Amino acid sequence: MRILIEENYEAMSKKAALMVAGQILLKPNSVLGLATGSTPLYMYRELVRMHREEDLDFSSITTFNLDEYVGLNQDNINSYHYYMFDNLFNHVNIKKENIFIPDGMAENLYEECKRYEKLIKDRGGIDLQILGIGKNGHIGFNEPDLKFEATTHVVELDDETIKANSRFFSSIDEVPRRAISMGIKTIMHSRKIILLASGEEKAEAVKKAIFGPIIPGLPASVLQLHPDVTIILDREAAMYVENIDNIQ
Ligand SMILES: O=P(O)(O)OC[C@H]1O[C@](O)(CO)[C@@H](O)[C@@H]1O
Repeated sequence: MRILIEENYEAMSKKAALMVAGQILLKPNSVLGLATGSTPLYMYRELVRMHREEDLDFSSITTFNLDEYVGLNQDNINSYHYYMFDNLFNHVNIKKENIFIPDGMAENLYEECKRYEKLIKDRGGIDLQILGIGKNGHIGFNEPDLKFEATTHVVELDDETIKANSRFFSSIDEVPRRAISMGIKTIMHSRKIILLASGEEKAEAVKKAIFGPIIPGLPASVLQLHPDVTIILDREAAMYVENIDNIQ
């Protein structure tokens, strides 16, 4: 596990964007796993800038998003579909047929999960997965106490997650109670992982993810078992990560 501590949110985001750009340059047909939420927003902005100013080429890139709310259609501004097109896909030269996001409106959600998992395999698996982290340590929408061996599945969101994400909706009642999410197993099969965390409110979860026991109660702790994880933090998220010398 590599831990990089950057001065602030912007520096953290630029570092992450550089690493994603490096992946794209080294393997132009990479399969990227993408996250939503507030944390990766500036990283996406930076990738768009690199596309415009430095010709960063997305034309052979495939992307799989981590998750999507159940019951929000693609045009809903709170859907992760909308978010991804608004913040990245509409501004780079990625091909539409290479963009994959779970369909939260699918009639048969179970079949949709199976289909999504197969698509990831058919495309050769994920080369680089970007993750954020929830205050409760979730990654994707894998809430505490879900089995590590889960693949893409339907999850019931925790009250804490519903409350945290209600900031994007006009009222908490509008926040969907369920989502489709890649499972921990799906995430762990990625060849490389970058986890981003910014702000004091993530510091406790970050500390437990890095130093705590590896338990389903803190989903991100499973990353300690992955051979190629980089955690990029800003100073606030790193406030309890003092002793990084003993981390390999
Ligand atoms: O970056 P944020 O908005 O703090 O969200 C953290 C995590 O929570 C989620 O938005 C899900 O609640 C994840 O997609 C994200 O990684």
